[in-house]
Amino acid sequence: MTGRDELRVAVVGVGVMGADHVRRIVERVRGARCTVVSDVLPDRAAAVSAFAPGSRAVADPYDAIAADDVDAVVLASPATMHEKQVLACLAARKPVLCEKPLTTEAETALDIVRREIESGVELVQVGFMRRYDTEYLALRDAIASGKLGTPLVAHCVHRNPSVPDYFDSSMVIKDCLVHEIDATRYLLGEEIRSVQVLRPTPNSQARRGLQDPQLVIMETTSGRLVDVELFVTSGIGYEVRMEVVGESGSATLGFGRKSPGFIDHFAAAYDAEVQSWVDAVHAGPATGSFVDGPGAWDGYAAAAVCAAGLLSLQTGNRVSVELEQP
Ligand SMILES: NC(=O)C1=CN([C@@H]2O[C@H](COP(=O)(O)OP(=O)(O)OC[C@H]3O[C@@H](n4cnc5c(N)ncnc54)[C@H](O)[C@@H]3O)[C@@H](O)[C@H]2O)C=CC1
Ligand SMILES: O=C1[C@@H](O)[C@H](O)[C@@H](O)[C@H](O)[C@H]1O
Repeated sequence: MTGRDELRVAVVGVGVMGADHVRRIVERVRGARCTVVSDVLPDRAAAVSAFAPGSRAVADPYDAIAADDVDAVVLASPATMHEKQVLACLAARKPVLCEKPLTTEAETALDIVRREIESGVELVQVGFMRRYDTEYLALRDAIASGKLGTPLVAHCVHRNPSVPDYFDSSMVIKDCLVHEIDATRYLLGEEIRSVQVLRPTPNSQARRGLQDPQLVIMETTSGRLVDVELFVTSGIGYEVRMEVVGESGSATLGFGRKSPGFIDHFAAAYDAEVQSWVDAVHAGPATGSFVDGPGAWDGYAAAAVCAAGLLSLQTGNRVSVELEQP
């Protein structure tokens, strides 16, 4: 799988995120090259392959995953495709960096956790790139330093200027909130035990039927509360903020920052994420793990909170999160 100077990577699904990952592998990531560019739209695969010298375009994602000239896979297909494609990576014993969310239901994410355990080796990393963002890392350091005292509450803002037409109310949870779910677990070091989704007056500029904004309150196992404003049709810019309030101080990230979109905002974090993954895959034969950072369990835990969030979206009631052991 490794032992080579350069990891041979297939990028599967080359829309917005996948094409961006191909570019970073070609231009900035050390120790990897893109050998296969795959998309069910052959023209798109060919167009993106054109900027990865030495790569070939493959339409069938499963052919790409199984290919002999592919050591590892970056999965950036639509979320509904992740389950089957991650399982194909596990079957081929190939490390995979799967874009978030791991899958769209808790059951299928748990199945991946179990299948990975059966395989005997950690192969699945989930694309929670905020864990590689310098501002999140500084916030984590501030918490760990003890300067804030015990964290009690956190406030988050997650705004997009706009979203594609296919974006529905459930995607605000599964595609957007999923990042704050992971950030909460990562920064506070606890699981989330309940979630409540409130529905403020919808933005008149939002597509009919899209509940936007949404206000979410999550509770961790020790009773800390984290509120999240999700607003995906703000019309203004991409904004991600967080404030953690502890017994003896508070710390923030993202205030005063506005970007055109996530690609610009988190560019350095995506670079760091993919580089760390490539390094972990190279080190895998020695360490026994082909993952750096968020793995299949993190993908499952986030999916379970999303599932509870989707139930709450319907009723507005607080819903408990039940995590099953694999
Ligand atoms: N980490 C992050 O900040 C972000 C992550 N994402 C995630 O990346 C993934 C892709 O999202 P986008 O790039 O925004 O979507 P997109 O719609 O721009 O691109 C998806 C691509 O996958 C292709 N595709 C469709 N069916 C496929 C299949 N069965 N197998 C392989 N490819 C297939 C489509 O033709 C398209 O080119 C999603 O899981 C999404 O949640 C998206 C945006 C930001
Ligand atoms: O994952 C992402 C998108 O899918 C989602 O639409 C955005 O809201 C997130 O901030 C971005 O990181």
